[in-house]
Amino acid sequence: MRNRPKIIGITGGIASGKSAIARMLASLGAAHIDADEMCHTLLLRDEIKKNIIETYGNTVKNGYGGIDRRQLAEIVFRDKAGLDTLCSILHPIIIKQIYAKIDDIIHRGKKHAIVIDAALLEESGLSMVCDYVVFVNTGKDQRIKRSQISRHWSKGELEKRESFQMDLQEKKNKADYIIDNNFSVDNTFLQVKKFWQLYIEDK
Ligand SMILES: CC(C)(COP(=O)(O)OP(=O)(O)OC[C@H]1O[C@@H](n2cnc3c(N)ncnc32)[C@H](O)[C@@H]1O)[C@@H](O)C(=O)NCCC(=O)NCCS
Ligand SMILES: Nc1ncnc2c1ncn2[C@@H]1O[C@H](COP(=O)(O)OP(=O)(O)OP(=O)(O)O)[C@@H](O)[C@H]1O
Repeated sequence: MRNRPKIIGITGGIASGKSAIARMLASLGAAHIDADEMCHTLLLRDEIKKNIIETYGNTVKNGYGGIDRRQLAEIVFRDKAGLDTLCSILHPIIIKQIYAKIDDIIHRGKKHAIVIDAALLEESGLSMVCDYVVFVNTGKDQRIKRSQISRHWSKGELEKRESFQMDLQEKKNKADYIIDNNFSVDNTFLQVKKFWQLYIEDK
């Protein structure tokens, strides 16, 4: 194995296709770190569940004693203070886990690249460890349409959550590379392959 793996961070608007593109990079050989999935796993831990139920009340409990994410989202995306409290519970653990995963992948020495799929890549400072930050450019109407199909979200849900994230133009300005995901999955995959050839395979 050559040098340490290149770290690729994916940014973009909600439902822009960050996870889809991270999976494409994984299919080309990258190790995939999925922060949303890690957060969901964390919500299953007993001490985290207890903390969240004590903080937000029994309404965030589902019928099996776990966390009802839809209900929790309903509460925390009402105002910044409520969301900040949840982030203060989850983010320090997630960030630590992400760094541990990166170290582990590097030490195993088998991967040419690591892709970090984290909605809050810039906000959390994770972009600082990335060799390349890729911005996924997808129009708002397209994103709303896709989130309605896959998540049954209302137009308002996407806009509400996005209002708690860094401005999209600012994210775009900070990126090293832009992939346009307004068109077909095949079209996007060609762009992902081009990025891979330019920045990972040929390096
Ligand atoms: C509030 C929760 C329970 C809602 O769960 P749900 O299944 O509805 O959404 P999911 O986790 O799949 O997130 C979907 C999208 O919402 C947006 N979102 C989630 N958390 C945040 C946040 N803290 N700030 C802004 N946007 C967010 C992101 O774009 C994310 O990709 C969940 O999002 C959560 O625990 N959020 C806090 C942890 C976090 O910041 N996660 C994001 C990256 S680690
Ligand atoms: N080029 C495309 N054509 C059609 N549908 C797409 C395309 N790219 C992604 N999608 C679909 O759009 C939805 C959102 O994509 P994805 O989950 O990858 O976005 P995301 O940016 O990771 O979302 P989030 O910000 O919520 O984490 C998914 O259902 C996905 O299958």
